[in-house]
Amino acid sequence: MSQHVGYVGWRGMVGSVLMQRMQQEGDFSRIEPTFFSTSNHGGAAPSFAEGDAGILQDAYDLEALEALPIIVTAQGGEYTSAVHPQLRARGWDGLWIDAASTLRMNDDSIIVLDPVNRAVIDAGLASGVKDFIGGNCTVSCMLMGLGGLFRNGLVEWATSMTYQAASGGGAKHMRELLSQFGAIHGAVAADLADPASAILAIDRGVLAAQQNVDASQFGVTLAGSLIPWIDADLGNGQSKEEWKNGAETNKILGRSGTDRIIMDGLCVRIGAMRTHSQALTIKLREDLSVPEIERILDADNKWATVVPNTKDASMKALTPVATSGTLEIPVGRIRTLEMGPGYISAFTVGDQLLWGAAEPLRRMVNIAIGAL
Ligand SMILES: NC(=O)C1=CN([C@@H]2O[C@H](COP(=O)(O)OP(=O)(O)OC[C@H]3O[C@@H](n4cnc5c(N)ncnc54)[C@H](OP(=O)(O)O)[C@@H]3O)[C@@H](O)[C@H]2O)C=CC1
Ligand SMILES: N[C@@H](CC(=O)OP(=O)(O)O)C(=O)O
Repeated sequence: MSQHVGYVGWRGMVGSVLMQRMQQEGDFSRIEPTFFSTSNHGGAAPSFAEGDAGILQDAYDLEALEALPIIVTAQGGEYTSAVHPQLRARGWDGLWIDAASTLRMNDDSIIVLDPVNRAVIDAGLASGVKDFIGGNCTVSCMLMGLGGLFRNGLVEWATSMTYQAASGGGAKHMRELLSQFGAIHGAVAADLADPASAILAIDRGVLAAQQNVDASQFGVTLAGSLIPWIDADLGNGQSKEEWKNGAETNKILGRSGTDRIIMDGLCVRIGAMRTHSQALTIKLREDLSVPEIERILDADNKWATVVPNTKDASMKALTPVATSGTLEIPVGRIRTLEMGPGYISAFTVGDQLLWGAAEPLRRMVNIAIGAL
């Protein structure tokens, strides 16, 4: 018997990746979807599933929404803020599965990342929790890669220095990055094609172009540069993206009070397309050898893969280009640091639209309907 599930935000960037993964995994064989739209209700619904796809429902029609036992949304935080409280106020007690950050830190919600916190999810379902929210992309990718250390209580504290892709800002940001690269290349293409041209003249041309490209999405040029601030300014020197690191990591792991793992770092946007990377400094509670650490990380889940700490392996396997479009979470550059026993480095890479956004939601639906 198939399960009725409503999908809002299915054609956006995260939603499209979700639909792609659902098709790949055959999820539509056990799900009867109702598709909603904020802009085109009455239009034809997409035909991902067998049979008549019907028409798009109005994503603000509370009666249509509350007829469903499960709603999945990747529509964004504004939609969540507008619709979720109204549905709950009307007594709707279905499962709300959401990519947006809006409800993440509520006491009555669970951040879903089942390879890391399946026990928390199962206990939540059993005790009547109704809101299951996808985590921040950087946090989810980090915990997938380094879950072995975090889940076994081996981390005393950690810093995460991130290299985050343009996709974290949305589709328009990805387009802007590519347009910037194109404009910069165009400005110096003739000199570049001439092997006798002076590199410093090309460099001057590049800088002039960088100072003039359209940067209306990011606010400043990203192509050939970087942006050392992501999300809101909390006013205490920390960005909201950096705050999420500690707040969400501990919530996912079910840790609070004196049990919290101290997490902090700096979040930086770079010119990658859809895959986030991060460099970690970790203070372990035990002085483990590198082979022991590698074994613990490799054994934690089937997507975390240890990359040997060699130049060749790191360059081949530990990059956004090697990882984009896959569910693999390579983790490498693991070595003990000069700071002393228990201090290690690690570097991990993960597609932020897969484990960072769509995949935990897809899996949560399957958990809820007993298919995972
Ligand atoms: N971007 C990311 O990396 C991550 C995003 N999230 C969260 O997921 C949510 C959605 O993000 P994201 O997928 O980037 O949002 P998008 O902007 O890609 O999509 C959101 C909605 O915009 C509408 N839309 C308008 N024009 C278009 C168009 N040309 N193509 C597709 N959709 C269009 C669609 O709604 P309609 O069909 O109703 O018109 C769509 O569902 C946000 O809350 C975000 O915080 C979470 C983790 C990572
Ligand atoms: N803030 C992330 C993307 C994102 O949507 O995160 P969150 O779901 O925590 O708002 C980034 O820019 O890379």
